[in-house]
Amino acid sequence: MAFIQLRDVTKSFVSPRNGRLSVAVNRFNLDIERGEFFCLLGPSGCGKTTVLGMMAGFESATSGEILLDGKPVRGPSRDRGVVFQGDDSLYPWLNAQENIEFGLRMCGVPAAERRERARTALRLVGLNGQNEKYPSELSGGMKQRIQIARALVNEPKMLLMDEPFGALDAQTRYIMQRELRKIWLATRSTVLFITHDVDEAILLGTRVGVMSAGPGGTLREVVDIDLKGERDRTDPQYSKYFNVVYSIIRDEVAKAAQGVAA
Ligand SMILES: Nc1ncnc2c1ncn2[C@@H]1O[C@H](COP(=O)(O)OP(=O)(O)OP(=O)(O)O)[C@@H](O)[C@H]1O
Repeated sequence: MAFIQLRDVTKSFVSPRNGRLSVAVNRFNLDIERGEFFCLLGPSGCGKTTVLGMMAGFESATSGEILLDGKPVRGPSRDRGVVFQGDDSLYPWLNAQENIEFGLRMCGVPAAERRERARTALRLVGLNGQNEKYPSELSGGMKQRIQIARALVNEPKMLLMDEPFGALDAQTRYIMQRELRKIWLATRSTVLFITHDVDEAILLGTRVGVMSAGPGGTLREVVDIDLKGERDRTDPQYSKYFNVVYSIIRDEVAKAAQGVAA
C-alpha cells in the first residue's frame, strides 16, 4: 500500500459571485511512496494548489479520499509540514532559532531538545551560525530557508511545498534548489512540490506529474526521473527528461490558452 493515496479526488467550489458550482480538480488519482520527491506541474488554474490544500487538510475533497499512511486525511496536522511561496509568516520579534523552535514550544517539547532540534534544522538548511538573527536582518532566500527549517523541525511524515522559491531572484532560486536537493538526499523526506518550472521539477523530482489544463484538471501523465545524486543541467540525461516533460506541459498550456480564447 502506497504511503500517500489519492483516490478519485474531486473538488468543487461554489462561486461567491453567482452561486454556481465549478470543478477545480476532477477525479485525481495518485500514489506517492515513502521517501519520494514528487513534483506536480500544470498550467495555471489546473488545480495544483487545490490538490496540495486537500493533502494539507486545509480543504476537504468533495468526493474521493486521501490516505496518509493508511489513514484518511481529515484536517491539518503536524505530520504534514507546509511551505508556501514567499511565506512571510516568521514572527518578527523572534530570532531565527526561536522562530524554528516556536511550534515545538507550543507542543511542550523541553527546552534542551528544542534547541538541539532547531540547530540541526538550521544546519540542514545551510544557516549554521545565523540562529540569533531576526527576520528583518535576513534576505528573502534566508527567510525561505527558515520556513523550510520550521517545517523540518517537526519531523513531519510529509513536506508539502507550493512554489516555495517562486518569489526569489534567479540566483537565489538556483542556490535554494541545490540546497533542497541536498536536504532531501540527507533526509529522504516524502515531498510533494508544486512548481511551474520544468527545470526545477527535473532538478528536484524523483517523479514529475503533469496535470491537464483546468478548470477541473486531473493528473495526465507521470514521468520517472532516474538521475542519481546532485543533478546537473549539463548532463545529457537532464536534457532528455526536460524535453519529455516540456512537450507534455506545452500541450496542456496550449489547451489552457485555447480554453481562455474560446
Ligand atoms: N476557494 C476557492 N473558491 C472558488 N474557486 C476556487 C477556490 N480556490 C481555487 N479555486 C478555483 O479552482 C481552480 C484551481 O485553482 P488552483 O489555485 O488550485 O490552481 P493552480 O493550478 O494552483 O493555479 P496557479 O498555477 O495559477 O497557482 C481555479 O479555477 C480557481 O479559480
